Order: sequence, then structure tokens, then C-alpha cells
Amino acid sequence: MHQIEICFSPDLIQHHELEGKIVVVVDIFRATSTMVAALANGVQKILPFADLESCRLMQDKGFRIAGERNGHTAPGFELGNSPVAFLNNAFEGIQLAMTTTNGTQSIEKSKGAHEILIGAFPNIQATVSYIQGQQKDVLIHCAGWKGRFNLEDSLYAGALVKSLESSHQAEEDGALAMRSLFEREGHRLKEYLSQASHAKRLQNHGIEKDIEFCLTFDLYDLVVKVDQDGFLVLVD
Ligand SMILES: O=C(O)[C@H](CS(=O)(=O)O)OP(=O)(O)O
Repeated sequence: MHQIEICFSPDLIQHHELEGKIVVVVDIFRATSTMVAALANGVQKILPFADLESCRLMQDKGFRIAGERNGHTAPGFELGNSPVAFLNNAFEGIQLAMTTTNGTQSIEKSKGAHEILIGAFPNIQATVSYIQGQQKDVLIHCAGWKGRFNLEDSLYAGALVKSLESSHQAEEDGALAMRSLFEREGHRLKEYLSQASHAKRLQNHGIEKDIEFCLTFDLYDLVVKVDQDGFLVLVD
């Protein structure tokens, strides 16, 4: 049986082995939910950046640019970090360069893995099915919030551990704890996560529709991965 473990923050990633594993990067509020929404709605590919400046420069290369810091669209950027902005194929066919407070940093820190997937509740079952076809150990890399643990990424990790229990064994305490938490609270995810600090921060920004989207299961039957050139694309 393969192994599954959780890294609760990009600041802890050095304690985990990446080589040979599928790493699932998750930033429920909101980066990875936005990436899945964008690609599901016709965005061709997304190039993630850890810093604002490198991302901004991509505008001259024909990319549309999305930049977010502390929940707000960064100055000079066309788009922020809202999944609902991409619905109804609003940006179909574009190439997007994107940088966010936590999510794109976690993608950067996942380099060295066998494969990097982008996890979100709206495509969780498709991601589970894809992983079960791969015969690899799995590391779930939670983006957290500015280096800290957060509930929403960790609960997604618990959901993945639970869904993969027939193929992947969880031995570490973190994975066992999050599986138990998901078993207890997964049926009332929206209610439970309304107390999460990040949800409260986003509510103050008036983006309840984003939260609703980010906590909806299985809207899309597709998988998002990082390709060999560093682009986020749909798995064929
Ligand atoms: O845009 C978001 O929801 C967050 C902003 S913050 O971390 O709450 O300041 O960024 P993300 O990279 O999606 O966690």
C-alpha cells in the first residue's frame, strides 16, 4: 500500500520528502480553488509566480495578469484571486500569470516532486480517481496562512486521506487527525468552516460568493497539474 501524509504549512515543507511523490497543493481560500475554476472555464494555462514583480512582467509577453496580496487585488493588476471572476467562460482562451499571498508560494516550494497537482473541493473526486491510477505516495501540501496552520486546507487534506484510504495508508498523526476531523465535520463543511479565521477575513472583504464556491464539492470532473514547463494545465 502507498503512503499519504500532510504538510500543514509551506514553512514545514523541508521536513517532508518530495522526490517520487505526488504532491497535492491546496489553498482552499482561494488560490487553488481559483486556479481550478479558471482552467475549468476555458483559461488555456496558468503560470504561477511567488512574487508580484515577475508576474507583472508577463503582461508584456501576452499574458493576462492576476495578483493578490492580503485578500486584495494588487495595484496595477487586472485580476485578483476570485474564482467567481472566471465562471461562465469569462476569460476563455487566455494565458494567465498569477501570484497570491500563500498559494503560489506553496507551488514554488513543491518543486522536486514526481508530479504536482492542484487540489480544490470543486474537483476533489476527479483528483482522487487520478491519484488512484498512479501508484505513488502522496504528500498533501497545505498553503495555510502566512506560514500558519489553517482549518480549510487541513480539512481538504482530511477529505483526501479519507477518500484514498483503500489505496493509501495514513500513518502520521497529522493525517490521522485530519481524517477524523473530516469524518466528524465533513457533512457540515460550510457551517464548520464559517468559524475559520480565513473565512472571517474574506467575509470582511465582502466575497461570500467566493467562499460558497470554494466549499462546493465536485462541480468539475477534471484534474489540474503542473506541467514540465511550470504551467498549470488540465490533465488530458
Ligand atoms: O486571496 C486570498 O484568499 C488569500 C489572501 S490572505 O492570505 O488571506 O491574505 O491568498 P491565498 O494565496 O489564496 O491564500
